[in-house]
Amino acid sequence: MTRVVKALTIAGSDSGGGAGIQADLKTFQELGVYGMSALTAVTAQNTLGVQAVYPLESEAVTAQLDSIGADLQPDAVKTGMLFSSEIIRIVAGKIRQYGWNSLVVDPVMVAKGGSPLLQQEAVRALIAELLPLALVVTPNIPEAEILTGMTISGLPDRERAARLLHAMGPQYVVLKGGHDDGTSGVLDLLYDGQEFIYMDGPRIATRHTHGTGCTYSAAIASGLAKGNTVTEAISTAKAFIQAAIEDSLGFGAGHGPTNHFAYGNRHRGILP
Ligand SMILES: Nc1ncnc2c1ncn2[C@@H]1O[C@H](COP(=O)(O)OP(=O)(O)OP(=O)(O)O)[C@@H](O)[C@H]1O
Ligand SMILES: Cc1ncc(CO)c(N)n1
Repeated sequence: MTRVVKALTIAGSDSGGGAGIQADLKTFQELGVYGMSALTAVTAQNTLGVQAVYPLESEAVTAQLDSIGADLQPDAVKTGMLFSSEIIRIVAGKIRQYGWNSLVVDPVMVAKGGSPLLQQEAVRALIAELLPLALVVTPNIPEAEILTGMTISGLPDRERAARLLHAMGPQYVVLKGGHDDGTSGVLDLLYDGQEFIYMDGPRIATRHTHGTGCTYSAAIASGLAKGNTVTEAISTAKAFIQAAIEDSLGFGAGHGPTNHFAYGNRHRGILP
């Protein structure tokens, strides 16, 4: 029997299904990876924004991670919305305890509409507890600014920020350029501690980008779970998110979800 590859997402629930745990599980499934989840918070959310956030109690987060750790070893793990320093400490402790090494940390802080998904006081715990465990960290520019304390405008700033982030522990830094800065392209920067690799692509003109960061980091974790190198995993993840944005579903009055079927449809030759 072929070995089934497993990935775990530790993140919040998005009732609208476009981001968070839902985006992660859909992405794992599409990339042929068995998905597991540990919820950190429940959000009431749609394409217009976040209407409410209910963090889970520490015991609930601990119990989920122990159930998985005791029986179902994931081949890769990603973290998304963690909300509080208390949850970050639990998650980091369990990752250490169970030796989950292929870790992608998406340092989720704010939803597209501006609602906080991480308490301000938790940024220090993220830096101190979680970043040192990460194989890959995937901040967008505003998140990188908060983590490094610097303002990022030009490319030299991005490189400086990537160096600072790398010094915080992650072996690979992916500084994403998805946030609309008025340019016609999107420039993601990959830094492995030695060289900078710029990954550029066209900016797809759409407002339907809800959950792009979650989907992208889940796709990276899927590649790592399959034993791909970080560079291979990032390259597939980029193709996955690009297809998902290009063929976005167009639901909702606000920022609609991306299309998690798109990449698989193209590869299987089935129309969306
Ligand atoms: N309009 C776009 N066109 C092409 N690629 C995009 C676009 N928006 C985002 N991306 C790509 O999607 C990936 C996720 O990046 P993004 O910067 O949107 O994450 P994020 O801001 O963390 O998302 P989220 O708001 O869901 O947390 C990156 O590889 C980025 O380059
Ligand atoms: C639950 C959740 N996690 C992450 C994001 C960031 O896109 C979101 N909007 N909701």
